[in-house]
Amino acid sequence: MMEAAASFRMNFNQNSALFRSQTKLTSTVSNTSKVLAHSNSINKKNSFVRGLSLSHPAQEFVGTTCRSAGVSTYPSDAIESYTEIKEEKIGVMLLNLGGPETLNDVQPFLFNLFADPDIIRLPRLFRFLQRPLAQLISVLRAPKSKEGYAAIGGGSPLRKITDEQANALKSALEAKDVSANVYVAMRYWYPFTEEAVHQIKRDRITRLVVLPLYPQYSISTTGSSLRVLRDMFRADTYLSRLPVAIIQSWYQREGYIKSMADLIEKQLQIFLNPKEAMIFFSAHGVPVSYVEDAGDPYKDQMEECIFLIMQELKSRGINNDHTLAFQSRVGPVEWLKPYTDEVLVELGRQGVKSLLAVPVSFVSEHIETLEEIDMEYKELALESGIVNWGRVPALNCTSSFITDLADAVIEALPSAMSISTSNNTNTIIKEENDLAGYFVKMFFGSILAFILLLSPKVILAFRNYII
Ligand SMILES: C=CC1=C(C)c2cc3[nH]c(cc4nc(cc5[nH]c(cc1n2)c(C)c5CCC(=O)O)C(CCC(=O)O)=C4C)c(C)c3C=C
Ligand SMILES: [Fe+2]
Repeated sequence: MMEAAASFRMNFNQNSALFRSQTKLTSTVSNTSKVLAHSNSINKKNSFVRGLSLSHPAQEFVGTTCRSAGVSTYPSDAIESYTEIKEEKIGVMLLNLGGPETLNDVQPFLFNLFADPDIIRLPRLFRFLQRPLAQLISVLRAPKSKEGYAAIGGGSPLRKITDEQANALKSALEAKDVSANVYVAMRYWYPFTEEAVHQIKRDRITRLVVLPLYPQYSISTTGSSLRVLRDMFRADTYLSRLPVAIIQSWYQREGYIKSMADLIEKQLQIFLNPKEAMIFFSAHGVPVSYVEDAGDPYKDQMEECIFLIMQELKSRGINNDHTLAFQSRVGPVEWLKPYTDEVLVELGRQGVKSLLAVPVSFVSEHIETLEEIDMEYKELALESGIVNWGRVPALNCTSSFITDLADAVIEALPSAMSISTSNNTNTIIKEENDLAGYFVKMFFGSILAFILLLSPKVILAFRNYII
């Protein structure tokens, strides 16, 4: 760990030097250098680019900035071509999930989600079943999901809010003398990650910061987007040479913690007796196997995040009881516990009368805040004996939060490095070109899937995706 930290510092300094040597002439560039000199001192305070367990393939890419520290990953010709660059063009790529904009989008959106091997993790031998399975589950789940989206106005607000966050971040960076283009890269709906990458190439961005809009890292969210990016970057000469800094998680940033505490402090005031309200953190769940078998740091990060928010509230004299539960489970497997619905019933039984729900794994309003928490869980809580219900809004474009994201971007800029893994490129392209093999697998896979799906055990399991 210490070795990694030391080598990261070395690498950081090398990169800062390299970056400074590249910055010339234009005002953007000189402003950026000023910011870099400043961030050189503050970056060391922040641990958001620290290495994680590297067991997940996505984290190989994620870990590049830290892990390859001390070893320059620039090919020599890339360094040459970079010294020729007159103007640094900074890009920020915001990673997010994406959501259906109309009810007709719901089933294809669900297909994209379930076709992701980081969402339904099949054993290698059964990977060929991924797409037929995704087709089946998405068709089965679509009616229930559509009901949810219909209840919140017929579509997800995620694209609109993420676009607003992107604009606000651009302005916050400008206010700090950093000129940057901000791109939205959604994993399962428009604008897809591929579109953002295409734009970045078209705009000839010379330095990129990747910023997930998930405060905590999970294999199923940030990890999945980074895996897709890694594959795209490895397969493209320009992208493989582009210096990139990846912010893996930022739940521990002071600005984020304080912004969350502000929202909670403000919302507690809606209660007649604010001191008696239970602060109920509800996080999106993940299957237990992600944490226990695949080493997903999500649960640990979530618990640390709650600890930090409560610590901040305590420092303001707010000592309310609090609890953490996990919502939105899907499918037949065991998810992180305790489950939100079960805890609400239990709290009602124990006599809790006032409860403030705090969605904590996501920074925008979306179906799981607007429908699941505001409608389903509120109804369940009131039925269970809770009398006073409140919910903290998502951060959306809260200015202290956006300013903190801008700081995170500026602090990450000097550690940008290219991934340049050109020797793997051929393998990826070769695999993708093997179309005949793909169709043979799809054909036999679909037959096998069809036979499997007729077994009563599997039918029972699928019911859990629908209800
Ligand atoms: C940190 C946040 C999220 C984690 C972790 C996560 C894991 C995860 N999600 C599913 C299945 C579904 N998620 C759906 C919607 C959805 N998920 C998140 C966030 C996380 N998911 C968001 C923000 C949204 C909403 C997007 C929007 O349109 O507003 C859905 C679709 C909605 C529904 O039918 O319930 C599904 C399905 C799994 C299986 C999973 C981990 C393995
Ligand atoms: Fe989800």
